[in-house]
Amino acid sequence: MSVTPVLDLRGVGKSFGPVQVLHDVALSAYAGEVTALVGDNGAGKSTLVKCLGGILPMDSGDYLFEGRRVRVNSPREAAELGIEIVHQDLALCENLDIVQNMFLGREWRSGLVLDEPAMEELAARTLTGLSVRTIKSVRQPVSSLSGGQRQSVAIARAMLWDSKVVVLDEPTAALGLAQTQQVLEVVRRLADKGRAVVLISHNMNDVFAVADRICAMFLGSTVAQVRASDVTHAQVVELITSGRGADGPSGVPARMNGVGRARRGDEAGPG
Ligand SMILES: Nc1ncnc2c1ncn2[C@@H]1O[C@H](COP(=O)(O)OP(=O)(O)OP(=O)(O)O)[C@@H](O)[C@H]1O
Repeated sequence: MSVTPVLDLRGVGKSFGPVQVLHDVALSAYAGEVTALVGDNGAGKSTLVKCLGGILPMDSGDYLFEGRRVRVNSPREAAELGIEIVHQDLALCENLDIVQNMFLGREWRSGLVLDEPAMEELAARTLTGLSVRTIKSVRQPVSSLSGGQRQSVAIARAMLWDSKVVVLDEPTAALGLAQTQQVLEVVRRLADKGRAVVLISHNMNDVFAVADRICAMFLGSTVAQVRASDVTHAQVVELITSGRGADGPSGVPARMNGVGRARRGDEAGPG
């Protein structure tokens, strides 16, 4: 059975002046799955995410959303499609509480006043739904939260508003072991709740702990899109560092080639 990816980028190119940073990049993300976007420093992950989030225009390539060709020219247009990006800085306001942060700029009103009880209830329900257990009150200021709790709040905020694709930029980069574990559970729950999650990560343990698929980039190109269960840790490291797999005639393992360089909608979907 072939399932249409929620997000499907094909043949993406992007230059900054004379420097071509992305060439022929492909990225597909499916509902209910975590797709890890991996690549060494400077491979082009952030640039790709800026293109998919409407922050930077793509020079070339196709942007398909739920099978339809779309143009995403601004972050607002990306948000309207249901694409939420959780940047590394999280963009949370320290002095505001969790509810205020989650509804910032999109507050619910009841007549002339804010509908605090309804917002509070949904904020708490969203966090509980993501199995965020360590936060005692949604009225806590963000300044009182740990790094992992902040990350969880930012992810929960991205889950509100009918998001369909949630992109997480290195969500565990600044966290210790226990908090990393908690955030990875939240990431998994996000996908289990039907979102297509794109997880940017340098950490192979994280990638193999939660990812269903892996999209590997090397020097601005996609070198493989594979199921995580089809590759080993070592193969992914090899792809990231040399752009080639550990075996196979072209350097890319046969199974990677089959799924990997496919860009024209001929890839089998999940299931
Ligand atoms: N505005 C820009 N102007 C010129 N070059 C840029 C610009 N932004 C990024 N680049 C270059 O594009 C390449 C890809 O950068 P990018 O930040 O997308 O990589 P990355 O995979 O996200 O790296 P990292 O993991 O270190 O964040 C790098 O060589 C970078 O120097």
